[in-house]
Amino acid sequence: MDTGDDGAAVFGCIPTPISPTRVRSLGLARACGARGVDANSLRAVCTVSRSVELNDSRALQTWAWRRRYIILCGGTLFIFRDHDAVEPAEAVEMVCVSTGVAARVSLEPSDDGICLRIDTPGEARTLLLRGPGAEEGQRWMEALVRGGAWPCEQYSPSGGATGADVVSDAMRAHSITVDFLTLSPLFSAGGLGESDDAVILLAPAQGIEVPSSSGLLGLQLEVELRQRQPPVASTAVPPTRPSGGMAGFAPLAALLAALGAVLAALSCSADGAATAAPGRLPDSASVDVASVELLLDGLHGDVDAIAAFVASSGLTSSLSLSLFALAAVLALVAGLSSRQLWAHCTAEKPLLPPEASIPPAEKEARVEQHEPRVRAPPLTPAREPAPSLPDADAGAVAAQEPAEARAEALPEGATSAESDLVPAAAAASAAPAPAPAPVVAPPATLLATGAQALRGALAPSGKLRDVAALLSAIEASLVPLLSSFGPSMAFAAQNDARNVRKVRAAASAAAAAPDTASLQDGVDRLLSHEVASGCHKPAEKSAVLADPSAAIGLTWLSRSLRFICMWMEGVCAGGAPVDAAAATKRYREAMSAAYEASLAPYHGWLNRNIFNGCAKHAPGYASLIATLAPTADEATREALVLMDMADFATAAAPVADAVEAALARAKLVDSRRA
Ligand SMILES: CCCCCCCCCCCCC/C=C/[C@@H](O)[C@H](CO[C@@H]1O[C@H](CO)[C@@H](O)[C@H](O)[C@H]1O)NC(=O)CCCCCCCCCCCCCCCCC
Repeated sequence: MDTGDDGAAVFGCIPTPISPTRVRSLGLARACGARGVDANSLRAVCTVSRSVELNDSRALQTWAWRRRYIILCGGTLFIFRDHDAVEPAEAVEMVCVSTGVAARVSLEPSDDGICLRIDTPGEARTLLLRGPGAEEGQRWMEALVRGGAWPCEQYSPSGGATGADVVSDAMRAHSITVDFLTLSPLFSAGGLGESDDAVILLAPAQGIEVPSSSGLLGLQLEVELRQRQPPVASTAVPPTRPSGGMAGFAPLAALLAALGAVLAALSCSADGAATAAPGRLPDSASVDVASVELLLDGLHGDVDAIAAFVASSGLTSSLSLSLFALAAVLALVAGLSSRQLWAHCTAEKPLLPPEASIPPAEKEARVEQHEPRVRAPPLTPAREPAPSLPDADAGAVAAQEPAEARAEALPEGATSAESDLVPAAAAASAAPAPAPAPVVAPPATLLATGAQALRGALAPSGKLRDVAALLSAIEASLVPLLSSFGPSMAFAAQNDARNVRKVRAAASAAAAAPDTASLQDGVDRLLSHEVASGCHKPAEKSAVLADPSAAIGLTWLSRSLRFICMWMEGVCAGGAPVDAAAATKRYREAMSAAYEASLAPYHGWLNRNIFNGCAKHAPGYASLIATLAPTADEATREALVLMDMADFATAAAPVADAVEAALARAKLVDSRRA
């Protein structure tokens, strides 16, 4: 293996036989689920360097490249200090579970070639991995993107930056904060066994002690994660688990229960009974161990547990998510360290394979729904910062709703706010909703598909067809569009999906009632049924809507649609932007204008900060174009997307108009902030 001037290993096959310690790392890699890794396929590692604290006493010149072993498993970079490390010194997530923000990766010029730049979630930190050749670098990029990172365009702060500029910019722009370890989504869909993306990189360690700035927290909460399903009989060595028993739960459980009660109480007192979810709001007594287990499983990245917790908490979505976000921080404070993450990562079997908890029918739907995974787009020049909205609060905690939150298949005994509907509806809403229509990404853009679906919601007269057609149109347009942006948009996608479920559940409830309003009836009839039921307080200007209900679901779906429609109209106005800077400016301004017009009047502090937090880390214009037309030809992609964007907006506006008009006719316009 050739080495650089400071002995830094550079990428390339290792011609020399692998030393025993490397075989050990091979074992680690295999334990991590990497397949097809053998002695000859090991790659020399690039090196990991760190941007130094801005106020760090060391001057630039003392800053050096350091060498580490890096193993990428799924969405987690495990960084080892040397050959013999049994556990990683650090675990860096490509997607922060508690905020949903994804790391950003790009290939940059470096002081001796190119390097991989990773801006960890929340921009807390920049890692530069030196040395990959272009091909290796692209491979790394793709593996990191498959792990949930966002591919970004090359970072060129001053145009034509040199490697040294990139390095010094990385240092100036990003200092290491106490970036506590986020919990690894080790049990995300597919589990570790499929992490054939593991990229194994080894380098002779130099033994340089790197001050641990990863904020490994001292507190050790002995936590034992128990499988909720009966253990699968297996000859495999049981996964190594941190010691401790359920007793370790006690303080955390009590704290979470208290948090749940406080948040629930705050929600009721702040907004009066109106926003109190008709479902049971758990108090400290009723946040039982099962919920805490779900929560803790979720904190270990089991998105299904997160979903089940959110759905079963009985809290409203933003409350349960903020409780979850708080719990995530608590769990981190409790010190679930990379050691514990690694123990999970190398466990023979994921503690809680998500598949075990998904009914087969839904699993198929998911596979269909997720087959057209958007591949990492090729790199394009000129990286732009993501647009930010006014008074963006970078510190906003955006509790990340999992990409596949499920309310239908709730764990037994759990309740969902929806199950407080009329019994017939409860059965309808608790029973697995029909699997969403499989989304097949169109050859051109998701926007074209979405526009076509939205047109299906309207009769030739321009009026809304029945409720079923409206819901199908939204499920085939909004949800896949938002889902195509990966984890950072999952929360928004689930927000819309949940509202579709609310409307569907209400329509099913109505069908059980004598006046036969149902999915096959128009929106007016469904809203009239709800007004007659007395669940809302109709008013000309500020009605108070029951939640869950068809009216509240339709209200927020129309707002979501309106926001996207206005944003697209703003981006398309004036034709193709003259250059990347103009495109970014227009993209940012249009988002801000659309938000202020369509959502800001109805967002309280929490939602505004969730929105700003997500928007701040959203992909830039170029990434957006690439994501919306992943298979289109590079030369025509932007024009195609802008054309389809205009088409989508043209199709979406009358749908939003029709829903808003129906709510106005029923005197169910709710202008309160959520
Ligand atoms: C390229 C992508 C860039 C995206 C940048 C914007 C990021 C937005 C992220 C969304 C954050 C969601 C914030 C808040 C969500 C909800 O809390 C809020 C209120 O929820 C409602 O609460 C009620 C009371 O509790 C409850 O009863 C109801 O059920 C519940 O829904 N919901 C909303 O504010 C609704 C709108 C959500 C935001 C949708 C924005 C989606 C932006 C992505 C657009 C990507 C599509 C391409 C656009 C291209 C344009 C050039």
